[in-house]
Amino acid sequence: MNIALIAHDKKKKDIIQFAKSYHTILSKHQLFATGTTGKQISESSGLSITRYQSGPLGGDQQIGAKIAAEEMDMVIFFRDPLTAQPHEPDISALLRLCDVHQIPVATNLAGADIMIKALDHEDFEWRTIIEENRKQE
Ligand SMILES: O=C(CO)COP(=O)(O)O
Repeated sequence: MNIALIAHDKKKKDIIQFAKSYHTILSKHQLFATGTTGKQISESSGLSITRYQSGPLGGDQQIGAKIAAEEMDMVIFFRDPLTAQPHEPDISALLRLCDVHQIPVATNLAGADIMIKALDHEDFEWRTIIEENRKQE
């Protein structure tokens, strides 16, 4: 599966801890990240990650493009809800595309924890369900 990992600055510690804790599961998948998040995760966990631009420079949009092309299966995006971001429209657009394309998205540690465990248990039938619905349309 293709998984995007993104975190705002005040949530970087959380995502690094998350990536280290679930290293074994994450290492079985293709990982993508916005610039600084990807750099910090790979440096601290050794995970191999395809990095895009930093969020404020277009990284959220690059990940959004992967979602639009049906090339992303899961998004883990630890948002900072207490700090205004200069690229707020890009963040909203990314989350909107997750909804448009039925991509599971976790915006905090608690949700990500549940999602990654579901992934490990191969509880992800949603792709098949979406495909079947598309065929019927
Ligand atoms: O701003 C971000 C997401 O909106 C994250 O960008 P960085 O990973 O480059 O810090």
